[in-house]
Amino acid sequence: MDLTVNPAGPLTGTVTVPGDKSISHRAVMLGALAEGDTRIENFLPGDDCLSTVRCLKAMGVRFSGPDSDGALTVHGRGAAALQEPADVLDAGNSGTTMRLLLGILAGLPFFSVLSGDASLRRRPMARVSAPLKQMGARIDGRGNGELAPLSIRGGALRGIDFHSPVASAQVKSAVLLAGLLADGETSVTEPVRSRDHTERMLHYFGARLTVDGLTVRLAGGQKLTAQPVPVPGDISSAAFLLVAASLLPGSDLTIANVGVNPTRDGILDVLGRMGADITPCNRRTAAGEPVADIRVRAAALHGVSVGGALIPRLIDEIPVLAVAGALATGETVIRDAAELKVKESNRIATMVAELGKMGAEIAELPDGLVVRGGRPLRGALCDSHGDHRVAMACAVAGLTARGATTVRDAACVDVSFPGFTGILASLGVK
Ligand SMILES: O=C(O)C1=C[C@@H](OP(=O)(O)O)[C@@H](O)[C@H](O)C1
Ligand SMILES: C=C(OP(=O)(O)O)C(=O)O
Repeated sequence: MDLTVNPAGPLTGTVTVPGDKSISHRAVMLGALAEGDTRIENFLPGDDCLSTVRCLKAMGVRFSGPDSDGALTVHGRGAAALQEPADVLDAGNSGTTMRLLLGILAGLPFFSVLSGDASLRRRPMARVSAPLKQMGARIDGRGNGELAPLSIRGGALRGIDFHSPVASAQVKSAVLLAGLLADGETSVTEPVRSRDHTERMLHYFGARLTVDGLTVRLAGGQKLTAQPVPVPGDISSAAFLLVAASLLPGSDLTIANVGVNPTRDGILDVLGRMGADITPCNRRTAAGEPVADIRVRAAALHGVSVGGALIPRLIDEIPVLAVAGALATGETVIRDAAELKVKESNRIATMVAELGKMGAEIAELPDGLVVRGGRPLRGALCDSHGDHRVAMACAVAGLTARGATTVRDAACVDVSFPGFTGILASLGVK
């Protein structure tokens, strides 16, 4: 599917974005490991989370819904009730599905094979399988075990103290989930703090874990108890609207019910430093996660430098941050973001290529990019490279450009933001 967007007027009113992808994945996984019914309100029906549901169903987990309110219920019977899948588990395009399920499968006494689409089969998996092998799981795969399809023979794990070389919530979560199913204690220490949804939700489901600086520790063998999970709107989806409304003169938009977990809200800090007019209000907590309504008004943006510990707090927002940089005055420099090269696409290369087609002065750095903004963009024929965030970033750039922009192969927006075009249309975008 191609998506064509035309230059847009101001974005005004109040909207919501679909449920948080990271929290939706974790709610179905912890719901499957727990005992009892976990009702997930505002579950994200995006392709990635549906991949997680499909894999769990293949292990015998029962679900009901989504009901008329959009709530999905997981009928959990504890980890021991999960069964050997009869066929290859297909994680689709979803790194979170593959890596977190690897942690669970490593802890279960049966054989399984995990695979995914062409993009996922290119992404590095040894970062997860190495610590799981240290815990006692037998895992193999293509490329000397680095690439899916991966075969797993799990069970009889022992806890480890793991120091992760990458700041990755997927690595941390996989080891913690395996640790929950292992004998003894497991700890994970990360170089820089990554999103902590797993820790928060484990605690919310009754597990005891301690967080000491960059180290999370838990004892194996703990049982989880089902809990209702109200999923907040995804700040990574809201980011596209925050940037669009900041750039389109006259905009005054409120995005209601957005997750503002401090390990995820780096985009608010950076847009604020760029001069954006963004106010989170009505702050509250739901199921252990901070939530707010976010008001954004158009403002003149200026370039910034971004790097260091901020990067994991906005890693998925960098494609749309590059768009903000292309329209801001002065230079925007993004560093310490080499992880972008191993996402659904190489997001440094793909954003440089696509914004370049629209006339942006943008270049790759070894671990990021630099964009000199302040010049209007022109509509172009862009390619999503099969990457949902690249597709939506190009669409946002197109809203501000002269002439129409077509994003080829844009069906992938459904991976994380089903209804993206509908929300834009409801805001008057053609
Ligand atoms: O744990 C998660 O839900 C995620 C963690 C991040 O990946 P890494 O763990 O590879 O940094 C992020 O990019 C991804 O979209 C979702
Ligand atoms: C990188 C992403 O997801 P995942 O790693 O789960 O494929 C993303 O949603 O931008």
